[in-house]
Amino acid sequence: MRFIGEVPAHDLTYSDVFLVPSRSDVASRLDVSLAPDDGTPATIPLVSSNMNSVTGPRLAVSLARRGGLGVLPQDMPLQELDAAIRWVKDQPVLWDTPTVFSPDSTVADVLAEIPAVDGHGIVIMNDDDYVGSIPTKRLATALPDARLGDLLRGSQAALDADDIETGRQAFDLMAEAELSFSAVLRRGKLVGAMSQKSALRSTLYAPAIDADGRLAVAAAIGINSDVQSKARALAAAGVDVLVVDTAHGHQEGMISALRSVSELRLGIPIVAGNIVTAVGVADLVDAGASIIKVGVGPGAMCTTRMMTAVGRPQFSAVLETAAEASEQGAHVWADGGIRYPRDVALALSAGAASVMVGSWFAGTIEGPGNLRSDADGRLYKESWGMASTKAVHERFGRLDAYEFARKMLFAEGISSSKIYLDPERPSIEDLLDMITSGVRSSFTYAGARSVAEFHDRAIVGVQSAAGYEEGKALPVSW
Ligand SMILES: NC(=O)C1=CN([C@@H]2O[C@H](COP(=O)(O)OP(=O)(O)OC[C@H]3O[C@@H](n4cnc5c(N)ncnc54)[C@H](OP(=O)(O)O)[C@@H]3O)[C@@H](O)[C@H]2O)C=CC1
Ligand SMILES: Nc1nc2c(ncn2[C@@H]2O[C@H](COP(=O)(O)O)[C@@H](O)[C@H]2O)c(=O)[nH]1
Ligand SMILES: [K+]
Repeated sequence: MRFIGEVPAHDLTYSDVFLVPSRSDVASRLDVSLAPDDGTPATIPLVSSNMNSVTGPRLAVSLARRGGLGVLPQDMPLQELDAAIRWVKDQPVLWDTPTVFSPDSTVADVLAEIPAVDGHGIVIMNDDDYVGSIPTKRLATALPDARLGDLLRGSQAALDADDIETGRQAFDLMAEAELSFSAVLRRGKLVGAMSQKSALRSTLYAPAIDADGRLAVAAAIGINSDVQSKARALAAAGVDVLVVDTAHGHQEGMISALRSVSELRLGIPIVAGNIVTAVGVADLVDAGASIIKVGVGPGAMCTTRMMTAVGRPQFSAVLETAAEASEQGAHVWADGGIRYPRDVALALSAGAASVMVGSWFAGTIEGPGNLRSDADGRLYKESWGMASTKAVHERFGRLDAYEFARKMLFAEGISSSKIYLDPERPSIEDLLDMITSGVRSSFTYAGARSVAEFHDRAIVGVQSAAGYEEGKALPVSW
């Protein structure tokens, strides 16, 4: 990457900068590969934050099926983490995980989990017997207390797994049968579900998979517990990437935790953070990390900068650390502060291999927690910071009262925030479509076919606040 003018003397964040188009021989946005090439199985440069309100197994699966990587949070008890990793590994790769209800469940039961939108559906099962499937969009006009079994009419066609060889073929079969959503059965047994949208997506994305062809998943550990036995247990459960994570990643506690994890030689990439300086990269790579998580203070739920003044504007933090990581043969994940697809493109232009997204992904159907609705009927999910009072309660509630009170003194970050679902893009996969199409486009503007070429070819300019404002769409007329 190079700056179009002089190299600025002060640090910058994403809204301070823009990408300059340059001569390109990339004919199509579909000729672009977004694979991060950071040693993980990801095929798109997106990972979800290890936050309790962001990554649960359901989101991790949807993300991995499209090539991203979900990082399960360190706060999940080991037994739950183990079960979550094994559940991810059991999920179908070629088709969606079915959302199953019994015929006696009601429309309201479904709408508590999935809104009545296009591209989603539910499968009705009587114990192990397939009963039928319903696109959730149809529930928009049904009475909330209607029994699902009573909504099924006609024959309940389903796709036969043995008939589907490619996503294109599944799409054509569904279009021909005028099915927007269908269960997928093999010899009468439910093995998955598929919508026309997911069939289309399966032709555009490559899943993130392990050596045995199962969906990939990452998990985080803190620096204080018995890190070796936890890391060993996660690896035994099949985790593909381990993230050693703490607020101040450039501290001795991190370095010794990292050394003891890397001593285990688990054969999977180890990510460590968070730091924002080149010397932080050098120390963590020396202690055994191959990917460094960068970002202090940019997170939407994070009050570190206001509480401590510590941090660094994220574009410059990524630029400096990615240059050092490249010297060391390591990689950088840009963590926090992503609000638009442009921010992802800019993080990659600064040298990041991948980008970690938290709050934005919390407001999706697949995010953990129930769908809630505000006084105007707008759907949202609750999100909270991992250092907030709420998270400290969850993490340290079991300590004795004095120790707990001491931990509470340092709670920071937002404890409860409403993250609204985008009515046009309520699913994580809708957000992935938007982000990856934006970023594919950024690559062709720079004449780059791969993340490495984009690192090389990106030209970045510095803009005024008015320049940034000009780039926004006008929501209403003036
Ligand atoms: N990216 C970011 O800007 C931030 C991210 N977070 C996220 O919150 C979660 C919890 O992290 P964390 O609070 O580190 O908890 P951890 O459970 O990982 O513990 C942090 C350890 O570091 C010690 N420590 C020393 N200095 C600091 C400091 N300035 N801030 C925090 N701990 C310090 C703590 O001791 P003692 O408690 O005795 O001081 C404790 O032993 C993680 O997921 C983390 O990523 C949190 C804050 C900032
Ligand atoms: N200072 C804090 N940072 C936090 C907290 N919880 C999470 N985080 C960091 O934010 C990113 C996600 O950023 P977003 O803008 O996409 O929401 C996450 O990965 C953490 O690094 C917190 O309580 N305090
Ligand atoms: K912030």
